[in-house]
Amino acid sequence: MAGGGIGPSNGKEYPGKLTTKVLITCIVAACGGLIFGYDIGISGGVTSMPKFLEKFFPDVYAKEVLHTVSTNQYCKFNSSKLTLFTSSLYLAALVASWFASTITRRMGRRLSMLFGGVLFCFGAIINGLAQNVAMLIIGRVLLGCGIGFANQSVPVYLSEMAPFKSRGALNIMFQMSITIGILAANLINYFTAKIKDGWRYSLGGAVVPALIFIVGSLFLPDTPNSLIERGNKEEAKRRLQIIRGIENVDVEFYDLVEASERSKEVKHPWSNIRKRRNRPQLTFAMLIPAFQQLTGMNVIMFYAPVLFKTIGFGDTASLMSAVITGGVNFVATFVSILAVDRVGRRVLFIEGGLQMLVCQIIIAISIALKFGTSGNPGELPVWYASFVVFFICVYVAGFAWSWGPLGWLVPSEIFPLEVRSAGQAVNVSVNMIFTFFIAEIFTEMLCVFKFGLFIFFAVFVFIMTLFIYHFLPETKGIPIDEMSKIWSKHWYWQKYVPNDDPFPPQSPPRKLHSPVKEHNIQMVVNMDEKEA
Ligand SMILES: OC[C@H]1O[C@](O)(CO)[C@@H](O)[C@@H]1O
Repeated sequence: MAGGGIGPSNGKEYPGKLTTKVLITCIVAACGGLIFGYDIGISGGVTSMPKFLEKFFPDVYAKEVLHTVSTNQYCKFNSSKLTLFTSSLYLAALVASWFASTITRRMGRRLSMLFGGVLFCFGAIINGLAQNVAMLIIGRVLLGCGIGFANQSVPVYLSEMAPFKSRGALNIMFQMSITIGILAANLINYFTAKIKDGWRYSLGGAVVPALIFIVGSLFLPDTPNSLIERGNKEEAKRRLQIIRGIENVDVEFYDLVEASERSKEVKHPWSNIRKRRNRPQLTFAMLIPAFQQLTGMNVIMFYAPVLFKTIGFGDTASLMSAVITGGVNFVATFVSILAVDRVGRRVLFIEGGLQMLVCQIIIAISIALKFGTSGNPGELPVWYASFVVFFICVYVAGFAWSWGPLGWLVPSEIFPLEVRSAGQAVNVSVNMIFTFFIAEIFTEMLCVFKFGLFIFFAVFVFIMTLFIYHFLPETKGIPIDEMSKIWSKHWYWQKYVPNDDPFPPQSPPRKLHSPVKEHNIQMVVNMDEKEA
């Protein structure tokens, strides 16, 4: 296989199992995804509620609600002011993720999560009580900051807590809670749209996922990796014993200490991450989130009600799209949880990519045949609309078990400890830039490309599938601090990461070569003896 690289377990085994403690800890931490998902699901619906538009965007209200007739169906939802309101959050999240990376590294993963929850909670309160556009914008900036902190810290937390054999499944719980957030928000919107000032409940309701996340983070322990990184070795070892459910965690512990020693030599993660030996990881931390958004998934997520209306679902469009696409998105994410540590990341990426590609071509052709370039379908038979919806669902499922969850998993597991937080910040920033970009220009693109919009994204899906096939080595079953080896064995990346690691990871007992390293490990050994 072109990019397959090395064998699954890389010869390294750590004892220990997936304990109930880790499982619960990871479920709680993954709740960080709820706040992101809730916002994705809520904002599209709220910005189409007439009362909300009338209060905050009267000119949009006049254009969209009072004069809905337009000559071309593909162009009638075009309103830049409103999309700017929705997508401004992503810019705030982008900037916040850079600050989050420093806090995550220096003060721990847990504190970043807590900050994220608190900022998001304030944003939700201000938005729910909003009296003017300024309050709305301040609220959205706070929501964005909360999301930036959560998305930066939660995936790293999950990847570090998990035993390496279940890392994929546990990390994907983050995406799973994003999908729960989206689905819940869409359903809430459907009902609040019918009551007076319902938009306040929708926006203010974001307090609920925020509180779940805040309370959760208050009780979460920090990861052993982060405790060691901050000099708390004793506590880290105790924590590792608890989460792995065994007494003898020496092999894993010494590897973590070693990774931390290397990490201490790095004073400036942002300049270090640009070094040649981090080139493969940096490439993936930038391309994976960009490609994730260029699948076109958010066109379906943000604008499904619009699309469903366009293909003849009338007034039930928003509920239908919430239940259908949101439900499929959620259920299909389970498939990924079950498969990712068995079949690996590459198989899911490639299979999901091909599935999306085929669906996009079918959807584009069927919309072209019925809607032409005017966007006017005339009478649309039920079987025809159902046919299109079916392929939209198969497309959503393909995304939900591949690029959706793997877009968070892979970047969080490939970086060495010293630049892991910075790497995750790059991942979040690129994801946010592209989410912003797609949300901003979708309505313009629909107006210009018409049904060809699906082909536009299909071209990217084709390119990204080829890219994964050739360049991504398999990361399944490789301990997180052993990950550097996969690059030096890969046909392409080995020219950036030659096998000349000065402190090759190994397990005790062994011969130590660095005085600094020897000293530190000796301290740990002494500590052990004292404990014994
Ligand atoms: O589940 C779909 C959602 O997942 C994301 O890609 C995040 O991973 C969002 O951008 C999208 O709305």
